[in-house]
This record gives sequence, structure tokens and C-alpha cells, in this order.
Amino acid sequence: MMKIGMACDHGAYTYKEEIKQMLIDEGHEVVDCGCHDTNSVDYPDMAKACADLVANKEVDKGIVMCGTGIGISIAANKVKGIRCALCTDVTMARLTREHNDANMLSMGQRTTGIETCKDIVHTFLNTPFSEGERHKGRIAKISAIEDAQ
Ligand SMILES: O=C(CO)[C@H](O)[C@H](O)[C@H](O)COP(=O)(O)O
Repeated sequence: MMKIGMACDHGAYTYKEEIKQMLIDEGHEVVDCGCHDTNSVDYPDMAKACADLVANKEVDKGIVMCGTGIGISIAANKVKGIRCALCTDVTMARLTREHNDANMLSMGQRTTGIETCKDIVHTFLNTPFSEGERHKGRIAKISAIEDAQ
């Protein structure tokens, strides 16, 4: 079982609640960074709250959502150490774990169906990093870009 951080904006509140309950029912611990209703909020604030948990290793993985998953993933990826992948199908979820060792998942309530999102979450959480040397080298280069800022 994992400890999972979650965050969303108003555009994905419904999915966040449904996926949070699914994860709790499956035995995971969820740290809910909000939002907590459908009132309009700013996705960068929500992204940072969850990304900080992941970067500080207070949770094992982070799941963020907004209308498209784009804005909240862009914001999460500004936090050092975060590799947040926007996924719209299970193949993307599998490959971003195997190749990118992604530590955060992003999805869009206005763009991807709820059952697909649930499948994406399961694939993301259950797929290990491949440990391939070529992938490790590329991830190290991502970190080097961060370190050079
Ligand atoms: O960041 C986004 C676009 O990539 C998300 O879809 C947001 O949820 C969206 O911008 C929110 O829009 P709204 O008009 O304020 O509901």
C-alpha cells in the first residue's frame, strides 16, 4: 500500500473525490491537498501543495488533476525533483513509470473518462521503473537541467 498525495482545481474536483475514495477503498493512505469543493481556485496553488509533499518524500506518489491536466502538470513540474506526467491512456502511464520514473501523475476531468482515469491510476501505481541504464542517464540529465537553473 502507498501514501499518495492528491490535488485538483475546481475543474477536476469530482474526479479527485471519486479517485480518492477508490484509493482509500483499496487500502492506500491519501493526503488530500484540496480543493474541497467546486469553487474556483488556481491550479498552481494546488499543484505546489502536492508537489512539495512528493519532493519532500512525505508521500510515495502524487496525483493531480485539472480540467485538462495540462496547467496543473506544468506547475507541478516547476518544483525541483518532480517528474509529473500528463497521461490520457494506460500506455502513457506504463511508459512514464518505466522510462521516466515519473513521481507524479496528472489527468484531466474535461478530457478523459473516469474509467480510463481509474485504469491510468492503477497502471501508474503498479508499474515499476525499468531501471534501464539509458533511462537513468536521461533522468540524470533532467536533474542537471534543474541544477543549472
Ligand atoms: O489549466 C487548465 C488548462 O490546461 C485546466 O483545464 C484548468 O482547470 C482550467 O484552465 C480552468 O478553467 P476555468 O475556466 O477557470 O474553469
